[in-house]
Amino acid sequence: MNAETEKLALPVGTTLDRFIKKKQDDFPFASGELSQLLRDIALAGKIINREINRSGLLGIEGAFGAQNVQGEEQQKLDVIADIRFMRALRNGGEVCAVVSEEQNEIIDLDNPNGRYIIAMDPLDGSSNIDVNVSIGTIFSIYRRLSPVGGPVQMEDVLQPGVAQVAAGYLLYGSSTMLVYTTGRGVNGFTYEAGLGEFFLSHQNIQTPLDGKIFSINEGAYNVFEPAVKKYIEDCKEQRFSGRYIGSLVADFHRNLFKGGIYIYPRTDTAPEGKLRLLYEANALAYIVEQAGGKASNGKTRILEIEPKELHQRTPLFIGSKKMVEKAEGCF
Ligand SMILES: O=P(O)(O)OC[C@H]1O[C@](O)(COP(=O)(O)O)[C@@H](O)[C@@H]1O
Ligand SMILES: [Mg+2]
Ligand SMILES: [Mg+2]
Repeated sequence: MNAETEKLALPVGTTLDRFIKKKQDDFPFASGELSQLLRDIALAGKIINREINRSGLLGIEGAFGAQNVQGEEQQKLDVIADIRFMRALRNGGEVCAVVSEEQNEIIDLDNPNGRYIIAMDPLDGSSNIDVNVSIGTIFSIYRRLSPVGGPVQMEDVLQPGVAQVAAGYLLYGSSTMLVYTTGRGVNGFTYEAGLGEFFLSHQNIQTPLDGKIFSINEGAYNVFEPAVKKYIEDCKEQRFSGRYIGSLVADFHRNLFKGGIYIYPRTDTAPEGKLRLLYEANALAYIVEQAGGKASNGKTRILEIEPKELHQRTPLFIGSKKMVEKAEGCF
């Protein structure tokens, strides 16, 4: 077959499955469990993507009528996404326990041979669900510390971010993407609904060292710490662009590619910030560092913060290295 003919059928690219397999082969001692777990997450992502796309037709928009442990009104899709992930992880068999934004306590999945722990934000950007704005899912993966087969311990889930074996997010936006790292770079996959497959679309993602975008909800400006006000004024001095979607995953994703900083500082009503260390900050901090960026609470590296509680919050400064360092310099 000659090149001309070949061009008729452009290669569709590397599927997530093939990519995972190839990466696994790089590690002769790899057992394949993490690979299977990544596939389970991708499957749950496909199902949730389909429900998000049809939410207006299925009557699954709006509030669920209950509050989660954070006192936030749960949206129906928060609960649906939580159920879908729990099911996929339980059936997959690799995960023994889950910490979820939508569950007060650790969820034991009854997989005694499961070697992994997941911390997840099943649906991120809940305030944007009903208005067709990009939303996401965030996940962190750890190896359990206590013996396999035994009961899951608090020490298994309260591990610092540096102990993550993998982390990632799904972005349900103009296209649906899965972006993840296993500690050897960051890769992005775009979902091709017609084929029901994720394809490698963004290889070895690197974030610009510096940027001109700042993402912060200035509605609470008056109660920000002086250091944060100083940094925002500096961004405005330099005529940087203010961009804020209100979905952490979407704001993070834009800044990851274009260069920028996302800040959710502490405020009077949120003295420790709003975002959660275990299932929002840790995963994105791992990804941004793998892509050459930085993440801290203004002073301490996010990945080195020792978790004390399941739903612990933290201020978050994340994005291009030089911008985060500049913001830290304001403290
Ligand atoms: O409305 P605010 O205070 O700016 O908060 C928006 C932030 O809160 C979040 O919605 C919190 O996440 P959840 O939607 O998962 O609860 C982030 O996605 C977003 O960046
Ligand atoms: Mg969230
Ligand atoms: Mg959420």
